[in-house]
Amino acid sequence: MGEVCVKVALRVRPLLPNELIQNHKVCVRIVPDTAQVMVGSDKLFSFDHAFGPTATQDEVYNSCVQPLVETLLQGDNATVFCFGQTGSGKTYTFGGGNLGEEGGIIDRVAKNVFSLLGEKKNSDGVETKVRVTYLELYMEQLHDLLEPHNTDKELFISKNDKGNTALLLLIPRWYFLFALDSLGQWWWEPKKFSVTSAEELLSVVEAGNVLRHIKTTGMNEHSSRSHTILTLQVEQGFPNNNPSLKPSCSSKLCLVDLAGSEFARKGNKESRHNESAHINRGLLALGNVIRVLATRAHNNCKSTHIPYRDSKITRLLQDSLGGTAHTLMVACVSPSHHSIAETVGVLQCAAKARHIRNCPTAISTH
Ligand SMILES: Nc1ncnc2c1ncn2[C@@H]1O[C@H](COP(=O)(O)OP(=O)(O)OP(=O)(O)O)[C@@H](O)[C@H]1O
Repeated sequence: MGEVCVKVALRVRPLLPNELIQNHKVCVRIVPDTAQVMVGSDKLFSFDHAFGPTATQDEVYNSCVQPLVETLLQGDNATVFCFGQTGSGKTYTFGGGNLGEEGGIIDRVAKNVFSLLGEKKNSDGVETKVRVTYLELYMEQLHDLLEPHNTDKELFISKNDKGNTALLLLIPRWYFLFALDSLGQWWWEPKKFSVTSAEELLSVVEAGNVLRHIKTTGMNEHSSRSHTILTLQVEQGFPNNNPSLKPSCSSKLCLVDLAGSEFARKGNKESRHNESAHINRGLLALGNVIRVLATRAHNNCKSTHIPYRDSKITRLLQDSLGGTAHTLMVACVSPSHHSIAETVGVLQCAAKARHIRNCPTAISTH
């Protein structure tokens, strides 16, 4: 397959009850029947999809996430990541742990993956295995959300022999300095759970969410103070009565809920300021990577240095931005005029991301 551009969906959340009470004005509007958004009366941004405050979780899922699930089951890697200011609706959009009407992307992916795999098994006899890992990046430290007792372990990021980003877990922490050269066998991968149904997958996610760093800030009562990466690894074994098919393939879907960018606000505790500084630094590095990749695509120049190494989140997203995955960025914004500066920043970054070209290859097929 040739190059594909990163797709960007914009989602504008409704004004929240406290914003209505405080009489916030709406300054972000979707231009009807288009994927364009107006900020104030003079700034216009175009995306692949645009969802206004009345859009349902179903609409968001069906138009832009479901095609990626189909891609995953065809053997390619895919990523969905939510990006935006704190309190803009990223976690609402992602959901996780609720199969009802309000369930978000994670819930719908879980249902969709298992229903499609069930159909493949019934019609073509495909044998499947789904494994899940769930990681958190908090204050530049990676934590395994499925391994509660991992406090003395250090996760670090490296490439595997196929050129993919691999995550390696090292025990104990002090081996870290020596392990790469002399104790290479002393590492473990993040904990992988095998799951056989949507319900089982969602209960693993819920258990991981309990360990996630969520705090109250001036902007959001339940603010995610960390980035999370939920990865579904799907292995498919095809019956050998069709010689045109490879005997097996393995592909992964990464669902990344980024912590929100935030201006320093009065009233936040000092610990919240430290977290914000880390979050903003990572997101700044992400913005830089997006800008450099977009410029590189625009100039058709392959040799530019991409600053992936400036933070862990950009290293984790390396396969998804300028790499080998099919990628969807869901940019979430508030409609309020109080957030206009942050909203314009998010929209500018999201508009640039649409120029990034990835080169999907079914690299993990053996
Ligand atoms: N589309 C929506 N419809 C209704 N309510 C929404 C929508 N999007 C967000 N909300 C509400 O807005 C509030 C903030 O949303 P959410 O926690 O998802 O923001 P966030 O971007 O994840 O913030 P943070 O980065 O601080 O974690 C929540 O109360 C959520 O229920």
